[in-house]
Amino acid sequence: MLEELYQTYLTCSGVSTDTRAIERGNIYFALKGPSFNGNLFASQAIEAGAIAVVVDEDVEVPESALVFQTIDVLTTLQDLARHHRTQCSNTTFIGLTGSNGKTTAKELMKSVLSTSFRTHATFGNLNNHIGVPLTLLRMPVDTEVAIIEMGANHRGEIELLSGISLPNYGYITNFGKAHLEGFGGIEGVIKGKSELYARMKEINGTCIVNGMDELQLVQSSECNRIVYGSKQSEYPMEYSEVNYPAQVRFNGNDYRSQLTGSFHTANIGAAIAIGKILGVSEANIALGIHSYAPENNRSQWTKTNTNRVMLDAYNANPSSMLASLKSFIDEAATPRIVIIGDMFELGEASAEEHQLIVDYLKQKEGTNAILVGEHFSATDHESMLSFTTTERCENYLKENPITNSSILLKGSRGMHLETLYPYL
Ligand SMILES: CC(=O)N[C@H]1[C@@H](OP(=O)(O)OP(=O)(O)OC[C@H]2O[C@@H](n3ccc(=O)[nH]c3=O)[C@H](O)[C@@H]2O)O[C@H](CO)[C@@H](O)[C@@H]1O[C@H](C)C(=O)N[C@@H](C)C(=O)N[C@H](CCC(=O)N[C@@H](CCC[C@@H](N)C(=O)O)C(=O)O)C(=O)O
Ligand SMILES: Nc1ncnc2c1ncn2[C@@H]1O[C@H](COP(=O)(O)OP(=O)(O)OP(=O)(O)O)[C@@H](O)[C@H]1O
Ligand SMILES: C[C@@H](N)C(=O)N[C@H](C)C(=O)O
Repeated sequence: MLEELYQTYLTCSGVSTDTRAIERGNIYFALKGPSFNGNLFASQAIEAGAIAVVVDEDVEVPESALVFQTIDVLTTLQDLARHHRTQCSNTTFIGLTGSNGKTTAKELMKSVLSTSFRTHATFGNLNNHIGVPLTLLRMPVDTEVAIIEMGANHRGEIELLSGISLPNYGYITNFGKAHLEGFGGIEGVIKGKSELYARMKEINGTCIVNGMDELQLVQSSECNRIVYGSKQSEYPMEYSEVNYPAQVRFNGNDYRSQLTGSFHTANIGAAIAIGKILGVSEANIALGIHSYAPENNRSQWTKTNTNRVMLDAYNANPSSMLASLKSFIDEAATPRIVIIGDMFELGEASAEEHQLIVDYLKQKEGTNAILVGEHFSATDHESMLSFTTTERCENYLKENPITNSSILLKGSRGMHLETLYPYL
């Protein structure tokens, strides 16, 4: 059945999992999710112009419709993506994961590689068991380089995703205190992310490793690897401590980005390294690094009528929160205010990790903190303002506007701290 489905795939206009966004000539994959059973939309998909539907229940569709009946639609989507990947022998695949900076590193790589190759990359953050197959199946046929971002919140996921994307080059941004609940602690994070190294060893791929990160060197020691960053590596670099613009010195030149935060140097270094490995000229690498502008609430400096706001509200965990606070406090002019929201998916470590962030801020004279969320509100935070919900903080800001200040907004996705922006 997979081969027949693949032949249909080769003639279709694309794959879709959503009848609300389906296009004529698509194949519709009827996934089941927490809110809907996609099988119930099969006939709608055909009406909307789908040339075939992949289902795992009996469905009522016109007799002429092409129906692929499978045991499990998600598995079929993943199998088809893996099969397609194995057919694309003229494309170079880069697979990346890590706790923080995946999207940023991917976008920097895309910006560098697009200067010289037809490059396809994960759209936005579509990096999970559904997003990775869709990314592969949506790759234009003439793609020369594909960059596949792989996300995980528990062990086994990177093994699955790297087994679908089968990268020629694999990169782990870092191991951090993210998704501690699902990984069962930092050791679980290291094991879970290192599934990429195990896969690279198995398929004889090459790892790109940040030589400034001891743990990456240890975990990748059994792989074919190209190390960047450290003095003794293939691509020695100097990571600047300047927070804006984040920059890296390589081969006598400064590679300046539009990013804020010296922690981005490893992300920039990885993009320089992959550019060099694939033969992009240094001028084009510099152009690629410089032309990437962060968006979607990731480390963005913005100006309101009266304040300068660092919008970093896409997500948060103890590692990225600390990195973000440090760079903001180093860089931003006073008066300085940090509005920080709860960090999710930390499990048993949650109370301690929220307290550690508050304790860090207690030592920072000249920086005022506003804490948002139940976890931060439950800490010992002395005189810091705290609100159990974002809505309550919003009401406070409406009554007590902040003016002429530098402000950091950072919290987990579910806190939606960006909704406070109009009141700053
Ligand atoms: C399945 C799906 O794609 N769902 C998306 C859909 O959800 P919806 O609200 O419609 O509900 P259902 O999922 O129940 O629907 C079932 C299917 O029915 C389809 N359908 C529904 C109604 C209808 O009229 N017609 C239909 O055809 C429907 O399309 C479903 O296929 O829409 C939501 C809003 O747009 C989407 O949010 C939802 O997307 C889900 C969450 C998803 O997984 N999407 C992937 C493409 C993806 O990659 N999403 C990323 C999430 C990345 C992420 O969080 N990464 C983590 C680590 C990964 C952890 C992993 N274990 C995990 O849990 O995901 C990280 O830290 O990086 C994204 O959206 O950013
Ligand atoms: N190398 C890094 N070290 C620590 N924090 C980082 C690093 N890179 C990015 N961050 C922080 O993480 C935030 C999100 O960045 P990015 O989206 O690139 O990460 P991600 O790993 O892709 O997260 P997600 O998978 O949830 O999208 C940034 O705005 C920044 O605060
Ligand atoms: C949104 C998802 N990619 C993520 O990063 N989740 C964590 C828990 C967050 O929102 O901080």
